[in-house]
Amino acid sequence: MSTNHELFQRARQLMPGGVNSPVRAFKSVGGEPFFTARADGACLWDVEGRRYIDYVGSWGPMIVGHNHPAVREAVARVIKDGLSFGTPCPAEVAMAETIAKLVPSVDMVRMVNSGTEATMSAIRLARGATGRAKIVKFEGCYHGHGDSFLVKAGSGALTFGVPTSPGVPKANADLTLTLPYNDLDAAKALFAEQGSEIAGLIIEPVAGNMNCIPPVDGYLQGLRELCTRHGALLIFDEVMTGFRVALGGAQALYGVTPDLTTFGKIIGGGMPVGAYGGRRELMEQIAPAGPIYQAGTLSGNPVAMAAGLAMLELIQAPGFYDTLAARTRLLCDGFQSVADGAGMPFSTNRVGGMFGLFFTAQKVTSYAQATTADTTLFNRFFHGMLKRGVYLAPSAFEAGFLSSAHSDQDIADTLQAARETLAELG
Ligand SMILES: Cc1ncc(COP(=O)(O)O)c(C=O)c1O
Ligand SMILES: NCC(=O)CCC(=O)O
Repeated sequence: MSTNHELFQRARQLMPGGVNSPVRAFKSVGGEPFFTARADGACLWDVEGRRYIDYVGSWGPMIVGHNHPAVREAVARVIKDGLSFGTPCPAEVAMAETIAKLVPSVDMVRMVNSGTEATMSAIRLARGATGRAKIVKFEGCYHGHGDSFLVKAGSGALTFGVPTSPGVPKANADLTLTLPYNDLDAAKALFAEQGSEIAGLIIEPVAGNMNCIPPVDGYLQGLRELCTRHGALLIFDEVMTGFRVALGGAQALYGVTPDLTTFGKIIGGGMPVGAYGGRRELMEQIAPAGPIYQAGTLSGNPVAMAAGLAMLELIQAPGFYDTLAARTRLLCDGFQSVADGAGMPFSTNRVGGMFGLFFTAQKVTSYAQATTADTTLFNRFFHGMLKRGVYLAPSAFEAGFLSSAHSDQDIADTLQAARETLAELG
């Protein structure tokens, strides 16, 4: 049987950095990634048989835990009938109905295959609908790897220190205006200057790609008002927050209605999926109803729809989000008290089933603060936890995720690992 090390050696010869997505490599924390053989509930098992309590959850989708029987069985049922049709299929209709029911700002939806596709398509729609070219994004926010978004981007781009990627034409990058997150005055100033040229403003309504930073009171409402006043579309990128922070996403939690919303992760139940949706008169400008082109060979794939629908069914159970939020609180409060006990400067953020851990005593509300937290300490903490069977995202700039499969015992074990790790670091 192959070991993690052997597999990584082979992988590095054949895949850039040995991975198919940069955030999986342990490049910033050091060391080598493990190779997962199977996943179940709150845990991953690597090829060497080691078990990890997992707080990455496939980077967000696994909100009901890995390998949930209802999701697995839904997939098993539909694959008997074929894997892809290239014609409309009934599950696509059920998916669109479910998203529109759960997210009231969405009258119509278009399924795609990733969050990246969803955000790229949403800004094309914003540009097509307004006849304007500029878009606004926030420093440290990540919206997938479309050219327009790899400007002061979060996630791996921030982790590896290349927030603005080579390969993005300057002409394109010049159309992406960036703002500091949670600073409404900066947004007002930008719109006062260039508002009439701005097609849309895209934001993670809870930032999850520069660690986890919730919006300050009134911030999203303020952005809504600015966009309305200047005729720009407000786009909530809920690829991460959708069905994660509340059943209706961040827009339900904070009571702010965007013009367009992008989805991914949870709506695919672990299969490759994305979606964008919004008001009818906007969505009807998408081909073939309207002239703005966007397409996909595998879009609305029946297997992905089945997995996603099964997961969307599970999360509608009464009390699902209350329980998830309570568990997340238990975990974060636990981390805080362990850190306080060790005399370690530390703070946490959390919203629903997502959280952030910071090696700083400050309450983190900005990108600037997030990037001043102690990453060296985080890297040592990460490895201490990994050694004790707890898998956190291998970066100080990623949100963590809980699932309904994380038990009180998993949380207690995690906190014990943290206690031992901090004792070792201190
Ligand atoms: C907020 C946000 N938007 C977009 C994306 C891109 O999604 P994908 O990786 O499916 O392309 C991600 C994560 O990757 C994300 O967290
Ligand atoms: N928060 C970061 C992501 O969700 C990205 C996952 C990936 O790029 O593999």
